[in-house]
Amino acid sequence: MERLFITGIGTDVGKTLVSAILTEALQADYWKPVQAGLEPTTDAATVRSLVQNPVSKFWPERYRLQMPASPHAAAAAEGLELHASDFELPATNNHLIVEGAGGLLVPLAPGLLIADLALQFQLDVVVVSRNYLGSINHTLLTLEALQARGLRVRGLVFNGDPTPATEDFISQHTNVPLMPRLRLEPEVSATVVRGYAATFRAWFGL
Ligand SMILES: Nc1ncnc2c1ncn2[C@@H]1O[C@H](COP(=O)(O)OP(=O)(O)OP(=O)(O)O)[C@@H](O)[C@H]1O
Ligand SMILES: C[C@H](N)[C@H](N)CCCCCC(=O)O
Ligand SMILES: [Mg+2]
Repeated sequence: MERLFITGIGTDVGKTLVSAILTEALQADYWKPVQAGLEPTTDAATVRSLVQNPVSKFWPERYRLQMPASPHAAAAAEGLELHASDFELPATNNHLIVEGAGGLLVPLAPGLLIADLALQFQLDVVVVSRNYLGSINHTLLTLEALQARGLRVRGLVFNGDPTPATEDFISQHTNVPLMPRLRLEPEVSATVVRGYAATFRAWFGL
């Protein structure tokens, strides 16, 4: 059973798109424990709209915070403090895709980071690396932070224009498994997600 925690090298790097692709590929359940920012839509609603299989179940967020900010700040703005003990993994026997918020070391509360959720639930991690100038450093830092915590990288997904100088260096320097890469799509739709899902299914040997 695949139980995967989707993180990225920052915010807006494509974690939700990759989560939708993995959810479709594995007919997995999807859970976003902490959603910071509810307008114009939430990540769970986006994934639901991009996934077509009839099996996936979408579990409610544990926290839905109004402010599109770091979760610790969005929570404080509502007078809340999040605690590790607030979070329980959804009780499912299906594959499960869990999407973080922002990057790996984003704070949920003083002393509680996104990485701590992946550790608490003992999930393997998928890292999304969007291509921009600076993404090599952000990717290597993320992979080092995962390694330092003993978190296993199930796969790295490059997202954006293919950039061999970047991708080859990262993969040779770190030796992490590479999942299929995404190109910049003119439009993100259920059809696009279904197409990528087929290549991810093949990657998983399905
Ligand atoms: N390969 C791609 N082609 C086209 N658009 C993309 C691609 N990857 C991501 N996007 C778009 O970039 C935006 C940010 O992506 P996404 O919402 O998946 O980021 P995220 O990492 O989940 O952010 P957050 O930290 O808020 O959860 C979205 O509008 C998404 O549709
Ligand atoms: C609001 C945004 N889309 C994400 N939900 C949260 C991103 C937090 C980033 C915090 C940081 O790294 O400075
Ligand atoms: Mg997202």
